[in-house]
Amino acid sequence: MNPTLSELEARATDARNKAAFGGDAHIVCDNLVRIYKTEGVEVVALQGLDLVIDKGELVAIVGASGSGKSTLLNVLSGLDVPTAGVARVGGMDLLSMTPRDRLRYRRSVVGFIWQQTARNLLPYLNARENVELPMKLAGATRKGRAMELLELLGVASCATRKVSDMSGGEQQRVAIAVAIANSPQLVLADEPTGELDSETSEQVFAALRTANRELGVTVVIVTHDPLVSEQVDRTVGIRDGRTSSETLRRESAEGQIIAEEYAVLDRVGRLQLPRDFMSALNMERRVRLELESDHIGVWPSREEPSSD
Ligand SMILES: Nc1ncnc2c1ncn2[C@@H]1O[C@H](COP(=O)(O)OP(=O)(O)OP(=O)(O)O)[C@@H](O)[C@H]1O
Repeated sequence: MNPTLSELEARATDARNKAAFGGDAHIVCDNLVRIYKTEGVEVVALQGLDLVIDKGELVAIVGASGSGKSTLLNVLSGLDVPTAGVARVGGMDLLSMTPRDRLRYRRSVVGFIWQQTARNLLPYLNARENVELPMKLAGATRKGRAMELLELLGVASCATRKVSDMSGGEQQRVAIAVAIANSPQLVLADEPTGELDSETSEQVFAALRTANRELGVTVVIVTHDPLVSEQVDRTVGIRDGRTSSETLRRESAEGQIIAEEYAVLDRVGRLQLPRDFMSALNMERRVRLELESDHIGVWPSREEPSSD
């Protein structure tokens, strides 16, 4: 049977996406720019950010205050539209979406967890009712699903408790259940442990890991939590609106967790040297490079003393 026009269009889009930067990865940001204009002043929050996240990954985004983390999350959640570049989630183009598609995207493709525990849950409902609510709104209630999710995340005992009768960590774990209730492809969490102590934070990270592993959902967490790189597979560092470093977590043969930090190399060969490395060796403006058989050496430039 001959393919229909829409099948041919879908194949062409698929081929274009595969050939483009990031291929058919779940999340692709290519040269992403977001400029805010307030009272005639321009702030460049994202300055050509590149990021590729595969389906089913669990990734944390870290960076100093003002580096562009929340801006990136707002773009990925469909709340904000970037100024230029490419932002794709599951093949959907976040720059050219119609308002109707954007609404559908926010309702059914992404789930969101905010830092403020109070913002995630309705106080007059109990935990089970909170998890059931998004399913009811989507017209897709499945009996027993809310309890299954609360059990999966270790908060079944909170099912009949109101928000005020749960601890902050329990509230955030219930919020994860709410975010995944309608089986989104992607869960975004903005500082989900910002208001929690380190022990409770670990429980919330464990719940996010469980959701990621058991349901295969891609999870992106923005955080200031210094311990995060031990909790997730990949930590992406953002500096001045660009991705600058990545920390990969792996388990050694002896079962030890090892986190290794890498600098990010972009397509044209640019990389950001860590600020403390540059100041330790007084590197500024230019450096000398030398190609060795298995590495590239970077030295401070040798300024010749001036003759006068
Ligand atoms: N609505 C806005 N209007 C103008 N400038 C903004 C707006 N939102 C963010 N910015 C600016 O964009 C830059 C990046 O902000 P963003 O909130 O993304 O950083 P962040 O890394 O999330 O910071 P924090 O960790 O403090 O939340 C900052 O300079 C910020 O002042």
